[in-house]
Amino acid sequence: MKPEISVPREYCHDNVIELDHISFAYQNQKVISDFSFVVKERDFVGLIGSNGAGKTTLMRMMVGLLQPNSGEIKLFGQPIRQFRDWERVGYVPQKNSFNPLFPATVREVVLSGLYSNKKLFRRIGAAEQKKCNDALEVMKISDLANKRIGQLSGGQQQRVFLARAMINHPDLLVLDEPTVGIDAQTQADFFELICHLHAHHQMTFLMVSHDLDFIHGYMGVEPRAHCGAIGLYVRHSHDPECVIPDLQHSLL
Ligand SMILES: Nc1ncnc2c1ncn2[C@@H]1O[C@H](COP(=O)(O)OP(=O)(O)OP(=O)(O)O)[C@@H](O)[C@H]1O
Repeated sequence: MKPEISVPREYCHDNVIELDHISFAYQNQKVISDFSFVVKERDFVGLIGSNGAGKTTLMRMMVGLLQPNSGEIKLFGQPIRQFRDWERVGYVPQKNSFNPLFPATVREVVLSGLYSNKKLFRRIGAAEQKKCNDALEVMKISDLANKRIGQLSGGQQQRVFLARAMINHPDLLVLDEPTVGIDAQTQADFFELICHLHAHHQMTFLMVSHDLDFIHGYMGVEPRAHCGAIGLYVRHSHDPECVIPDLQHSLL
């Protein structure tokens, strides 16, 4: 039997997001100034900051929707401009809502998550339907599958957006204020679900939230870094010392 090897946390997880001296401005308004930060596999990064601090701007850069004016961003070790593996990333933007007349069903909206806008639409077969059913089940909305999305409540719609983001089993889930407008019980259920996914499914999370109780309760009260007025709080899901063999570690 191989001896157990103690691997310090910094070395035993790959980088998921690397921000290297990035800056960003809208016209003349500087929002992000020379910010560097690394998110590792199985980190849960919570971003807290006042309105207008630049949280959404930062998230949009990390999922390739905005380009920094200077500096470099890497996703899963690749420069973001060359990154094509968008199935590995689930993104739930802020303030999703559908017009009540929007004709798509819940199932159609969730299935649309299979195809990022950078990929051509492919035929939906049994395998795709199975993935969709799984995502609906995880978010406990199977019973809503054939309803029109516009006719659901805000909290139900939010679950649909999460199911859509999860359909590809992403390695990284990016959530921008995912519980805004959701009732307390649904919020609690949602936080329980993402904590479970973080703790047991090796997922990496990046989440903007104004829910200080959740962020401080799960990630502690000391931010690991600041980006201007944004505090970044981090919790790693794995044992800090990672005292297990490498192979076993990657299979856990
Ligand atoms: N498309 C845009 N064009 C010009 N300025 C913008 C644009 N989007 C955001 N801003 C400005 O950039 C700053 C940061 O905005 P951002 O949405 O990133 O903040 P935030 O921290 O996410 O705020 P909130 O908590 O209100 O969601 C704000 O001053 C905002 O007015």
